[in-house]
Amino acid sequence: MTLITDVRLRRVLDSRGNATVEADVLTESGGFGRGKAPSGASTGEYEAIELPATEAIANAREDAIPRLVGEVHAGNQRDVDAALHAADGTDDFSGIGANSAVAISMAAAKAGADVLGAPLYQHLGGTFRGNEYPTPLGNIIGGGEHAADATNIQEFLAAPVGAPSVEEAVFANAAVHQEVHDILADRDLPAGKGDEGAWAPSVSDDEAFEIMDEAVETVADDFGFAIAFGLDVAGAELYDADEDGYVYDDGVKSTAEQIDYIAEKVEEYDLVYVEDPLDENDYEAFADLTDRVGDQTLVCGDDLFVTNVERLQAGISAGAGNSILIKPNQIGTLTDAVDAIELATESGYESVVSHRSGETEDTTIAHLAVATDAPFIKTGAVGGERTAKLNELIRIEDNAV
Ligand SMILES: O=C(O)[C@@H](CO)OP(=O)(O)O
Ligand SMILES: [Mg+2]
Repeated sequence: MTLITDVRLRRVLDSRGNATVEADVLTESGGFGRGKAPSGASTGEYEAIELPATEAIANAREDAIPRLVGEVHAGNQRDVDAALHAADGTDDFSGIGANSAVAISMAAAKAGADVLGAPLYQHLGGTFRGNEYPTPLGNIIGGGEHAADATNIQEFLAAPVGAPSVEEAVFANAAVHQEVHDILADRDLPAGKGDEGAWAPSVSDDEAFEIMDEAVETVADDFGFAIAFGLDVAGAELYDADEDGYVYDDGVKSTAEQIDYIAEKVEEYDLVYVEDPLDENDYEAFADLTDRVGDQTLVCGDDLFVTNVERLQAGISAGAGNSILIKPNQIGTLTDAVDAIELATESGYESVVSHRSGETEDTTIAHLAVATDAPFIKTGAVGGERTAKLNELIRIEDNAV
């Protein structure tokens, strides 16, 4: 019933106006699924390779489609993803492109769910999972690689940890976003938005901390539940090997100073989440920081782990971090992403499912987060490509998908 009968690939736009890959998967009994690849800006050194969209499409047409059509069942995700690996023949999807791979992988999952007549999260998670809803981390103020002339830290993320529902949490993050706009206006600080819709004012990181703290407190009072905040430092982008340290507008911090700085901010602002506080090659520094603050906050590896089980295993052995960011396009298939989540869960690490800075209206990650009972999802606060996922979470919670 779910035998794949056609795979169609095309070039479509992402939220930055770049070309990305869209895949349609059709099955014998009329099942249909469509997936679109996102794209990063602050990409990790060890991520699977995204090819130019036209090249990824041409290569996947030649090598992957013949291995799928008439050969593989869309309902069997492991077979679909194994066929994509076999077609690619490399360790990093540089053959067919991780963008073609992830678009096909997600489209096949949706076609499998369509044939079953089940929501995607239930197809992916099974009937015994998907009873927890993730807390959305909303990107409110940002800079780094996502906006010029703004903060050095890439993302200041609202975390409505006390919200009674996904719906309340999503609206709280949007309210924090609006509150920050008002605070910036009061301080005569004009601000455009970065790639993910976060405000990108020309302020110091210290001022951004103060503004976030004020905004989450105000909105928490209005909504009547706790709202904390966290960071994606994107440390690999700040680290400069020639300087042997982390380069900020106001000077360079050694690795030891960077660890102190982040630990102090965790204490001062009760941060609940700190992603990539250190360089992607420095497991040892991650382990030192995790020793210091790992019982108070999530220390999450994004560029450090790149959703890769081998890198995660190395981190677990080293005691580096206590959580992993999960981005399906970083590793190329849903199977690889779920394998990383399973290893994390077995090892006491939390999984945080995430969007990319270049996104589309695809909603797969909302379903993946629910399917795997992930405690957090990072998918922005405002902007159509972000609200596509947030609104889908509201629908999932309302049993409306
Ligand atoms: O660093 C990150 O976590 C992501 C998403 O916020 O950014 P990018 O997609 O540019 O890697
Ligand atoms: Mg990151």
